[in-house]
Amino acid sequence: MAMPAIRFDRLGQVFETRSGRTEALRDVSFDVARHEFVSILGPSGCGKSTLLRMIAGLLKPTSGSVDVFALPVTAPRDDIGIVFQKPTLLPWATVEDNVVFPARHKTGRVTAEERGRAGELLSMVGLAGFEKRLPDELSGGMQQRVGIARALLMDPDILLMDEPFSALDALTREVMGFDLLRIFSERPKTVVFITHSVSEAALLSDRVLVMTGRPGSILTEVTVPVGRPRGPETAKDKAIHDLSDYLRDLLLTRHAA
Ligand SMILES: Nc1ncnc2c1ncn2[C@@H]1O[C@H](COP(=O)(O)OP(=O)(O)OP(=O)(O)O)[C@@H](O)[C@H]1O
Repeated sequence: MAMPAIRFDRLGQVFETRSGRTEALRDVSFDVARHEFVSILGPSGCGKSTLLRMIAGLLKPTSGSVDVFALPVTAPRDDIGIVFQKPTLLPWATVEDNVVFPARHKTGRVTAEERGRAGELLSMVGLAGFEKRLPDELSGGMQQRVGIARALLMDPDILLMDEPFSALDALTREVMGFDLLRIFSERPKTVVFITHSVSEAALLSDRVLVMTGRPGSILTEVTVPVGRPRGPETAKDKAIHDLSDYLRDLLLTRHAA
């Protein structure tokens, strides 16, 4: 097998704080292939965001390892884009300046091409005409979409997405999902996608990982038996419905246990 883009090897994470000790993750091992779209499902607090922070180099595991392109992660990398649950935009900067921020941060300047690309990404996420607005003039869902455009600006090879659509209504959410797939079909990406929606995971991913409750570990993984390209028709596919039902039952049973 080719070198994986991301490899977790017997990773564990224990948080020690003044209020006590939390074992968040235990013995987590999995690979993500280059240009694979993997979703992670699991109960609240099972360590999904913690996994992403480790890939991003924002947190060091207390045991085991995480490698990106066969190198241990030691610090944030340029070739990884992140979409957080809360988009953390700069409040004093316009929407467009927020989107070009990664370029300014990296090189100290923003090229005309990068500005052009920011404009394209903003129209893609449905925010054409909002370039000069400030973040607090936008709704929560619109701010989330600015965060998505910002993460795509530098065309990173790896994209980490932590419930990126949680503030969107169901319909916009589905449309955004397919828009993302279209972008990825033109510019392939390795995606790790956290969601609480079983149907979203089934619809968008190549593979779905299901985690146990805390301490989180991988309960099972399922390959989505549907090809690409995918679009609104895919949402009606029986295989997607069956997989969603299976995943929902799995999570409910585990939740009850
Ligand atoms: N910096 C930290 N210090 C102490 N405990 C933490 C820290 N970060 C996370 N935790 C704990 O680790 C566990 C996993 O948290 P995490 O945010 O990764 O879960 P999650 O699966 O993403 O949850 P959700 O689905 O609710 O967003 C939780 O019990 C949380 O309280």
